[in-house]
Amino acid sequence: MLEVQNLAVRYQRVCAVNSVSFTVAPGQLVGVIGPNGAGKSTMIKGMLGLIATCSGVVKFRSRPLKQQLKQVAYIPQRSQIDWDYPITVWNAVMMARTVHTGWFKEPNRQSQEIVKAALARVGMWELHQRQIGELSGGQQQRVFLARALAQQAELLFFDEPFTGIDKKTEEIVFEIFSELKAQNKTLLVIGHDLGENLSYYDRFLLMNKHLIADGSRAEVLTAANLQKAYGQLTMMSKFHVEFSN
Ligand SMILES: Nc1ncnc2c1ncn2[C@@H]1O[C@H](COP(=O)(O)OP(=O)(O)OP(=O)(O)O)[C@@H](O)[C@H]1O
Repeated sequence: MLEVQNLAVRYQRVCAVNSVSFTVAPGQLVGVIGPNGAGKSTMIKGMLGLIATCSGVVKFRSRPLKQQLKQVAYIPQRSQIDWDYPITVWNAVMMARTVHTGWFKEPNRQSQEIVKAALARVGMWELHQRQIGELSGGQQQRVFLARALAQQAELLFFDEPFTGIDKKTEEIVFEIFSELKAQNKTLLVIGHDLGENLSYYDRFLLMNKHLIADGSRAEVLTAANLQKAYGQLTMMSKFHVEFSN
C-alpha cells in the first residue's frame, strides 16, 4: 500500500501542493490529472524526496518511501531528458540495473538477460546499439518503458507517458501497464493525456494544488469536478469529452 498523508510542497512563496492525502493499493493503476501547473509533477517529486516538502508523510508498505527508493521507478517527461547525451539504447536501459548491481561494476549475466528481455518486450531489441539521440519520440518512450521493466521496481511513476507517441507505442504502454498490474505493482500515471483507453485505470486523482476528487472514472470525471479543476477550459478538455460520452 502506498500512503500519502497531508503532503505540502512550496517553491519560495508559491504553494504548489497543499494537504494532499490518498492511498493506493497494490495492483492499482491510478491516473493523476489536473491543469498545467496543478502540482502533479511537484507532488511526485515531493513524494520521492527529489524536492523538499513542508509537511507530509509518504509510506510504502508501511515504511517511509524515501528509505526504499530502490523499489521505485520514476519515468520522467521525455522533455526533461538530454537526448543528445552520447549513450546507446542498451546502456541507457542497463543503467536501471545499477540499483541492484551498484555503480562502476560490469553488468552480470542476469542483468544482461533482464535488459535484453525488457528491450525485446517493448520491440526495441533491434535498435539496442543505437544512440538514444537517433530515436523517434515513440522509440524514446519505449526505452523508458524498458528501463522501468529492467529495474523491476514495485512502485512506478510515469510522467506524461502518452505525449507525442504513436498508436502502436500507446498499445504497448497499456499492455505493459496491465502486466505490471497483474504482478501486483503499484502504478501512478500523470498526464493531460492518459491515453485513449481510460477504462484501464482503476482510479483517478484530480488535483489543482489540492486534491479535488479521488475515485472511479464516474466519480471523478464529472462536469462539476472538471469545472473546479480546469475552470471554463473544461469545455475543451479531453476529459470533458470523455465525460460527455
Ligand atoms: N523549480 C521550480 N521553482 C519554482 N516554481 C516551480 C518550480 N517547478 C514548478 N514550479 C511551479 O509549481 C507549480 C506546479 O508545477 P508542476 O510542474 O508541479 O505542475 P504540473 O501539474 O506537473 O504541470 P504540467 O501539467 O504543466 O507539467 C507551478 O506553478 C510551477 O510554475
